[in-house]
Amino acid sequence: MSGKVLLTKDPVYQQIKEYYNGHGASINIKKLFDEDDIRFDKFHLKLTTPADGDILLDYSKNRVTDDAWNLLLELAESRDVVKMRNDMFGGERINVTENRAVLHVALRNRSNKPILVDGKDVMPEVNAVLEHMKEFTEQIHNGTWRGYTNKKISDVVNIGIGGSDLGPLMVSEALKPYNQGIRSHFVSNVDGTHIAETLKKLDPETTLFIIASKTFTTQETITNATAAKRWFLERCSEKEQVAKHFVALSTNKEKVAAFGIDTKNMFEFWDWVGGRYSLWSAIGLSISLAIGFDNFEKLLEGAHYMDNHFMTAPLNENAPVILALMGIWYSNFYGAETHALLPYDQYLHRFAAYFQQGDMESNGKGVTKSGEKVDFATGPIVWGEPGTNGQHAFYQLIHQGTRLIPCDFIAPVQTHNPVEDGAMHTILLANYLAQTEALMMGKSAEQARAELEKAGLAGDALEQLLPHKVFTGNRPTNSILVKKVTPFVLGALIAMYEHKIFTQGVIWDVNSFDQWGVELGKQLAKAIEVDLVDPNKTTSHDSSTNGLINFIKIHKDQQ
Ligand SMILES: O=P(O)(O)OC[C@H]1O[C@](O)(CO)[C@@H](O)[C@@H]1O
Repeated sequence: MSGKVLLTKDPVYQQIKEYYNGHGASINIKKLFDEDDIRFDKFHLKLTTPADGDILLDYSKNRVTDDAWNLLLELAESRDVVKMRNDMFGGERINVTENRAVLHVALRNRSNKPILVDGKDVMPEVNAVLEHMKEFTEQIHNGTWRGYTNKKISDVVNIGIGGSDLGPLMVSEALKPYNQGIRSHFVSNVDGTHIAETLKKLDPETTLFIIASKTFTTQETITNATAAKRWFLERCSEKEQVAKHFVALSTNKEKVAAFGIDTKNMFEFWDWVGGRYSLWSAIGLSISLAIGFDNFEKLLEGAHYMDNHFMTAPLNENAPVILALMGIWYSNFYGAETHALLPYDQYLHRFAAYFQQGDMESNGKGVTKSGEKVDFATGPIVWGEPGTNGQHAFYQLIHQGTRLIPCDFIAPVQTHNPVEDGAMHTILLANYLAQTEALMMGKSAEQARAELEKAGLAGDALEQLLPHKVFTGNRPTNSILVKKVTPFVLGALIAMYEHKIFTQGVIWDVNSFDQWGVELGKQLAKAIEVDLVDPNKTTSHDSSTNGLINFIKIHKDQQ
């Protein structure tokens, strides 16, 4: 396991703590700009991609002085970010609790250079599955693969949950402008409403179900898949036709066969692909069907570009490392508990939800890799909604609430929909820029007073209103601008955040690649399911759980 000292015992952490204790409270972002004409030059990064333009990361609007920044960079070194990064890319079994390599980077390794796990190159298998996905996508698109009445497939339903749902869903939504005419649907929840409402819209003759599950044992997915198969067979009684309408994405051949899907129609992946890092694998089949395989490949290329950047850029010019260190600064020194992801792009409306799993399932850990209890904060609560909707919902708290909420503002310079000759996008971008400026600048009592006086207020009326009109400012943000959200750019953005999460996990020394925390609820649900159908009064749990179960039993059959 890892021989690292606990973060709080790391001498560099202690130096940062000392620096924070002496300066943290007085660092003011606006003042940093006033004192330094070239602050933006120093604290921004422009990545020139080989396709689809530049990516700009402006991290200047943070409570970070030159000294604090240098110390944070030292922390990345002292926590072995470089070694751990090399270990991950080198196929080492860095997922120590499951004894697995972590190789989502192999799935998008467009260089095709060998990547070895236990001496075996994984690239031939990766390429074979990509080839299978390509063929299948083409067959669906050109109509050589048809439904049981010989009609072309028009609708694809991805049945999966967590990493087997959120990634394909987020990307299919984000890249809607590239859709090739297939209607995509996603069913995840074991609440029957989800599948029932989806099936209402579908014609069995033209629908393809993709059962996406790494383990093929996940209760929600297997239950939904069973319901979908029953729905299909009620409309098409010939069992052999299931093969034309059901395919599986999984690592588990036996379970796929046991479910009744021909393993010829299974797209494989491997235990070294974590669920929340799997959209690049066969789990991305619904993406490929929606946007075409060429565009899926561009998504992989974008991620590969970011992988190379993460591997080769020095730490102080490394976008994922920069984002990670900013997060550490706020989580571990300023005590920030959450991090908001705010895309100013309606197509990215599931981006925050996707990284809620990506980040919180990865770094929501309380012990280090060697099992030592941590005495510092690990992964933040990640949340967010697209701008400008969020502005009219929760930004009030970010501007004037008592909590510090570091935010990432993400926007494309060009829109796919230049409605009103592009004027709407100009308004969107103006809001994007105004928010980070306002969060940093705030509004002083003097400014607020002058405004109120100008509006004709005076005396008690003015004094009463004044404190409500003051904004403290000094609220930190990162701004990320891309030219346009293309498949390549989206791939790069996702990989950037993946590596940010990785870097933070390394600094905290937690295993970012297991998720034991979701197991207990699953186990208890199985036992409670039995209680719920038992006609007798339940007494075997705590009195609260018994009370809730018995309430359900009494009320479930009542008119
Ligand atoms: O792909 P599977 O095996 O159905 O798992 C779905 C999801 O369930 C989890 O294991 C959590 O319960 C996630 O990590 C995963 O993405």
